[in-house]
Amino acid sequence: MHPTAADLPYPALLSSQQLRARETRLARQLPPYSLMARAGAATARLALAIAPHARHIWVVCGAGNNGGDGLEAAIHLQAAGKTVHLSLMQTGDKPLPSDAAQALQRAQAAGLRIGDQAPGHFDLAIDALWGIGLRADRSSPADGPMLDWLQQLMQTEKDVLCMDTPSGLLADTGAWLPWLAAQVPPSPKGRRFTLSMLTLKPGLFTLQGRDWAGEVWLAPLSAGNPLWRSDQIPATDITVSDCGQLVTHARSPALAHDSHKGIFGDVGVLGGQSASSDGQGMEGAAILAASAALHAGAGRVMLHLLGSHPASPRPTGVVADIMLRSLEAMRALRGSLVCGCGGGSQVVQVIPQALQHPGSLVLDADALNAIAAQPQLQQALVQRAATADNRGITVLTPHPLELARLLGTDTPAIQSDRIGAARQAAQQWQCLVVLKGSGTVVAAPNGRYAINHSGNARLAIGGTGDVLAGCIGAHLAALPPGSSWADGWQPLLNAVWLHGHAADTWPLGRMLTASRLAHSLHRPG
Ligand SMILES: NC(=O)C1=CN([C@@H]2O[C@H](COP(=O)(O)OP(=O)(O)OC[C@H]3O[C@@H](n4cnc5c(N)ncnc54)[C@H](O)[C@@H]3O)[C@@H](O)[C@H]2O)[C@@H](O)CC1
Ligand SMILES: Nc1ncnc2c1ncn2[C@@H]1O[C@H](COP(=O)(O)OP(=O)(O)O)[C@@H](O)[C@H]1O
Repeated sequence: MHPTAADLPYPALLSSQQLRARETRLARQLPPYSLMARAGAATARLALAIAPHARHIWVVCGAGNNGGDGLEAAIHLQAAGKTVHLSLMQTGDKPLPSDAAQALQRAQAAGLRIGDQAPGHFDLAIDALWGIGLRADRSSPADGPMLDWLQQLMQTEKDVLCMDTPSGLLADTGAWLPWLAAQVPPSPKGRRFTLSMLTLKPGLFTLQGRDWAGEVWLAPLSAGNPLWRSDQIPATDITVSDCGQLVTHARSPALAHDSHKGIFGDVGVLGGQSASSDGQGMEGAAILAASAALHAGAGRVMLHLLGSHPASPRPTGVVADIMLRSLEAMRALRGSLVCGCGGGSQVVQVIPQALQHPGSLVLDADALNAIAAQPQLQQALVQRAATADNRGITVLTPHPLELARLLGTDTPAIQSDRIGAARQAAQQWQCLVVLKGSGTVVAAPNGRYAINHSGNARLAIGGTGDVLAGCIGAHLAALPPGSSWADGWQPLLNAVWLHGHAADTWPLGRMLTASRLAHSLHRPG
């Protein structure tokens, strides 16, 4: 999806279950077969637009309604003069659903022949094997052409257009079917497109979904479909807290000439254990966070390196703009506090102080590990939310392993349902949670969630998470004590989006490093 302004929100992200309820209601308002006819026609139009060169098109259909959509697309593509090779999954005696059976009759009447062999050559494949009806609990089919077709769709260097979802990818999570996962290459060899029907699905934007869905397009299928404006879904259908969104970046108004540094708020950074304490120097992480806060627009930035003394010399890399402070002096900080980057084993001693901070608090890295290991810190974290009236909001920024430690599970369990895990943590700790990775998930205590679709694998290097923590600190710095998580929601999304956007607009040929990333951030507005 291309970026949109926040006042033009993206279509809602709905789970398969939510979508089915909505689809049934929409289908009742239309003449029979309309949705399938429209899905097929929309797919054919997109195919002709993205691959006008394609002469041979392989349409791979499953035994459900996704396959029916594929049959409809095949009819249109043949009518447009393409040579269509059609494969249809046979299901023994099990009849096709009625719409799909009608599509098959129409395809046969149009003279399309169905083969069970993939064609030797094709320029474009249309993947209509499975859509949102894919079930994770089925075991691998022992044999049959389907495995061969799936492998061809995954290994091909040709263009692939997926109808609704990439087949085998679970639309709710972005994870592959468990039995298929080991056979899927790390990334596709050719161009990938997905035409999502009715609205968007979360799995297209996180985990493996980002690579395999490729460029995502939307076919609302009906002018009466409210789902494609996430701000206009009738409350009777789906509550806002159940429905996900893609992160939008709200543009800030231009800065008033009559501005002063107090307007932007202060950011304090507490972390960066020195090498002398246990042989592992981690000052760099806290310095990166402080530098990110500075460049992302904080009014002032203060840094306390754990174990340092006021008289210690200014460490290399701490520019003059950053104020070094003692631990005691950090108590006077207003604005936001970022705690944990490079915190090492010493950070545990300062977490109780951090949890008393009367402003927004961002807990990252070793602060999260310390909280995961100490039940009394977990209680104090929940207690902070309960007394939010005179404190501020709390944001946890775990990567999958850190979240696994917090939730007492392992990384594969987190990755198998990133959205569910982030929402669970947000609810359990009454915090905003930013689960990092490809398709970062941001979740709120009431179940609301958003997926970030900016950012790329250039960020997969050490220190970029520290930069994100500092960037979030800057975006939350102006929130007054007593703010609710809802006040912090959009500033948090802005920070997450801008961090990824910096990587998306990175100049080709220039290596992205965390310190350069911090420098590339800028104050909004
Ligand atoms: N009929 C309609 O009104 C509309 C249908 N739509 C399409 O219909 C799709 C949903 O259709 P269905 O509910 O029929 O579901 P699908 O067509 O996605 O899948 C159902 C079929 O897959 C098989 N299956 C599921 N999991 C499996 C597994 N793990 N291993 C092997 N076989 C498995 C089922 O036995 C069934 O035959 C959407 O994704 C969309 O493409 C949309 O175009 C909107 C309108
Ligand atoms: N493949 C990727 N695609 C998009 N973003 C990524 C990818 N890999 C890493 N990132 C982002 O880079 C940052 C890495 O953070 P983290 O794992 O905490 O690293 P560190 O602790 O070294 O700073 C996060 O914001 C994460 O979302």
